[in-house]
Amino acid sequence: MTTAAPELDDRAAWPAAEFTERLRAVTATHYHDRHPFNQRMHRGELTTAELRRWIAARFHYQRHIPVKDALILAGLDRPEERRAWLRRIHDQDGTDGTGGGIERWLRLGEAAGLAREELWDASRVPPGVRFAVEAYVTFCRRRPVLDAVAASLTELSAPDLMRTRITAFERHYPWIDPAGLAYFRTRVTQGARDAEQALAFVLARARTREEQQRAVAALEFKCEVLWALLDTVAGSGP
Ligand SMILES: O=C(O)c1cc(C(=O)O)c2c(n1)C(=O)C(=O)c1cc(C(=O)O)[nH]c1-2
Repeated sequence: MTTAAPELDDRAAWPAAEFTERLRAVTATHYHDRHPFNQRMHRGELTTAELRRWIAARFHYQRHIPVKDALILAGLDRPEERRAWLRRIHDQDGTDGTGGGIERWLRLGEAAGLAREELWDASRVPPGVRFAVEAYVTFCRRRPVLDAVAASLTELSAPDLMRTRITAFERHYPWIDPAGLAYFRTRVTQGARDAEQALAFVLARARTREEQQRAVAALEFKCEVLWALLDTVAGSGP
């Protein structure tokens, strides 16, 4: 008699292919590329004020990425894992103060008419954006490292979005110097590599169904962070 088997099977870990598909399904349906504000951006419908508001808000997100990556780093207990994750902080901060992603974001801001200090002092960042970013950092501080790494898997969809965004900016917002788009160009390859690395980590670490479900929930949460950020940008002024 094997009456208990079906119930046990229900709780068994998903095979890697099914788990991966479930993770990809989250970003396919909930990623911020589908947000109405982002779609307006791609159609060339944003005003100068809206685009500047988005850049300032996204800088606030961006400057906190290395902070949350440092929190993840502290939760990794193998040298090879830390080395791999440390590269993300180097990507954003640079290694000598000149070449990092944060610097490229500041140049994007300048290309769009925003002074560096205006971005650093966060005076243009609406409260809802601060709350969304804080929620992501706090999530990575408090949750197990598996959840925090799974939350970064929104980057599975980021490279495609970067390509579309670069084309949209070049076509619709020519008043922004194309040299200012260097951040997005760099992220096409960096984002793909980061997503691949994070996916391998999550597939290896999430060994039970419960852990896999937590990873999927973490990714849903992250999609909500990005969605809430755009909701706020869209609703914060003319
Ligand atoms: O411009 C974007 O749409 C976008 C989205 C995301 C993302 O999916 O969270 C990231 C980035 N950019 C990005 O540049 C970046 O460095 C980054 C790091 C992470 C992360 O969660 O670890 N997401 C993102």
